[in-house]
Amino acid sequence: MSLALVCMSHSPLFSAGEPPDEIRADVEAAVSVAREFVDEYDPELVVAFAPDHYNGFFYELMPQFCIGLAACGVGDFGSDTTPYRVPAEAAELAEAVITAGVDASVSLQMQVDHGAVQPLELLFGSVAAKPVIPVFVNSVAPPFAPMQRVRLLGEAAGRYLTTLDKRVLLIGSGGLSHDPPVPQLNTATEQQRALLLNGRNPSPEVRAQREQRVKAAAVAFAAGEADIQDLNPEWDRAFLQVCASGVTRRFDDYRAADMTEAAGHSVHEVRTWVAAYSALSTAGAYRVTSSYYRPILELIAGFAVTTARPVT
Ligand SMILES: O=C(O)/C=C/c1cccc(O)c1O
Ligand SMILES: [Fe+2]
Repeated sequence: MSLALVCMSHSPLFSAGEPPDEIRADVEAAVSVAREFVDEYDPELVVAFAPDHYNGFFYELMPQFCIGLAACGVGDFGSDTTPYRVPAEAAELAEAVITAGVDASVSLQMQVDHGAVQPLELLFGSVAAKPVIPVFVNSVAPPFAPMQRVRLLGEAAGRYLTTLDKRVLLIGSGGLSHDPPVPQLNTATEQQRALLLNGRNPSPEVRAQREQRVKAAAVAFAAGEADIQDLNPEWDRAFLQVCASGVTRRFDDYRAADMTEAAGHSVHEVRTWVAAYSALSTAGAYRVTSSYYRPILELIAGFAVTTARPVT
């Protein structure tokens, strides 16, 4: 068995927006480093921890964690809609995680959005290039599980994955500090409330309206005119240091309300990183082998890409 990790921010504005050439090139170079790491590792199985932005999971019934036994993209922001190739190990992973005391849901019809799909597209070209087990981690819909539970999810997954005779790549998708205009239940309009409760399969017009709102927010944010929370590079750098420290119990100290206040409503996407790094830690001490960070207003993201592997 072996484990390796790529954790990276995502932003639909990278694929569907128009960031300046210099920013696009800089992010592409960072992604290339991760892609080379992955190519060299040549994973046989990918376990991808990802959030959702009210495209596949809704307040009608919102789990904290869900393991996909089958999955397909909804195609928001033009993301890949090819069905995932979910391997048989997904059911075993669910069994192992739940038996370990982590109450994950399972889905035989998981719908995923850009947050799950973008890293797979960037690293492999397609979501179907590798067998992928998708693991949803609630990152936008309060209330949130304590961070300790996210760590335990990752550790339970990691303990199972280390029993496999396979090269397994762990992916965490999202973060770091950011506050894109994803509607919040307590401030939602009637129309937004309907979306948050069950906005499955929106009309093309509703989808386009939603995407346009995000694109307009990015333009305004870059011009210093958006009504969203600032990025917080200091918070982001401290979080990256915790990841690199290898002491995953330090994740437990993060409190949801403090995170939101310091680093925006969508900072909770770092929960996917916490799960992935905690899974990696079950293979022993690890080392971060590359780390990119840049606060990027045009992408509405404290944008980071890290790779890590066990110390041999
Ligand atoms: O509106 C959405 O669905 C989310 C947009 C977004 C924008 C910037 C960074 C992110 O992580 C996002 O998910
Ligand atoms: Fe996101």
